[in-house]
Amino acid sequence: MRLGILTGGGDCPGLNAVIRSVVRAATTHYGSEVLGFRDGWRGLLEDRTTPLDVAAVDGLLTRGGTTLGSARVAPETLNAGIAQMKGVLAAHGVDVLVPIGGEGTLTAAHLLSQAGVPVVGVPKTIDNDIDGTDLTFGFDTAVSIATEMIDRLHTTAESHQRVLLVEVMGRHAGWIALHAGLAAGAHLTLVPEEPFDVAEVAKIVEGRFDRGDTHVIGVVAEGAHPRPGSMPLRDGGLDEFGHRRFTGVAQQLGEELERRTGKEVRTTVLGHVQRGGTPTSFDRVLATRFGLHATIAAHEGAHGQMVALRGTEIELVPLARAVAKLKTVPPRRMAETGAFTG
Ligand SMILES: Nc1ncnc2c1ncn2[C@@H]1O[C@H](COP(=O)(O)OP(=O)(O)OP(=O)(O)O)[C@@H](O)[C@H]1O
Ligand SMILES: O=P(O)(O)OC[C@H]1O[C@](O)(CO)[C@@H](O)[C@@H]1O
Ligand SMILES: [Mg+2]
Repeated sequence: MRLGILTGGGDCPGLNAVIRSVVRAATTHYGSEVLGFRDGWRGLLEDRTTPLDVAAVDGLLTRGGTTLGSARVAPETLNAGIAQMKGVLAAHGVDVLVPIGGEGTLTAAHLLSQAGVPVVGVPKTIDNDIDGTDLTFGFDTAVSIATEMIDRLHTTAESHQRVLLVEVMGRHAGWIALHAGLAAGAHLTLVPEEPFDVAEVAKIVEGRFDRGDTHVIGVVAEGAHPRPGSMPLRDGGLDEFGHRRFTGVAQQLGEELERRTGKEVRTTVLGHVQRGGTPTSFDRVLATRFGLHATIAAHEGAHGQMVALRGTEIELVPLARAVAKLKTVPPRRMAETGAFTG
């Protein structure tokens, strides 16, 4: 059998570990071949490939990013290119395609599957917002990095009696903010799922200083936004791929808080540092198990599915179900932060 593999969307620690796992499992368990497509769907559309054998994936377990590269393609271009991609896959004799990516990549995988291409998806994202799987690899690494950074901000904040706002990634879902906030003892956590009221945030800040506390650490997901009428937030519009451009919610909230409370506020935007470097051991194991089980599914004819972590086991979930909605932070999980807020 010949497998095709590609990585789509933003990079994520653990992508290389999945590639290595698929190649090793396919070649050593099944005597199959693996062909890599470069730069996500773009490489498949443009027929840019790289053969992958065990030697080619040596050392990939610990390396961040993706050696196959990743690029975004406008969904309209991708929709119009389905026949072309089918032609490229047939020309290379690819029996099953294994796309590794977030909800966009998996949506495209579902379209190809509906068009008759045997596909087994692998979910990735530091945001942890893919439905149908308990976790995605990359999330644990991102939370670990964010936690270490927030730990460091506590000491400088208390030295200057400041409010320190930390903006973490999380476009539609606040999982990174929630977990890093709990792990690092944040006094305030703002997520996209629950629009914030700046007056309430200012009250929390003032309450801490009134009680004699030295500082405030607030974790703000990049996709967090104020309740209508609460405070203005600049609109960055959409980029060419239809993604909302962020305008720095933490910075804008910080300026508003300084005005309202008279306290000094500093803002740190963690950005892509959360996505860089080597995956944690947890993510290496999850990525390796995803790659192994995707390879098994591909050889057993379980197509149109995505590998998923359910409890401690790796299971298969229909792609249609996985892409139907995003997995956002439920209110009960945000309510758990209540005891630690303020
Ligand atoms: N609705 C869609 N229809 C067809 N193709 C799509 C669709 N959404 C996304 N894609 C394709 O999948 C690619 C990857 O999607 P996207 O850029 O959203 O990354 P992702 O896989 O969701 O990862 P990330 O977590 O970085 O967002 C897009 O560039 C586009 O080519
Ligand atoms: O800067 P890029 O690569 O376009 O992507 C940024 C986005 O990708 C993610 O890292 C993963 O979805 C988001 O948290 C973030 O908004
Ligand atoms: Mg996406």
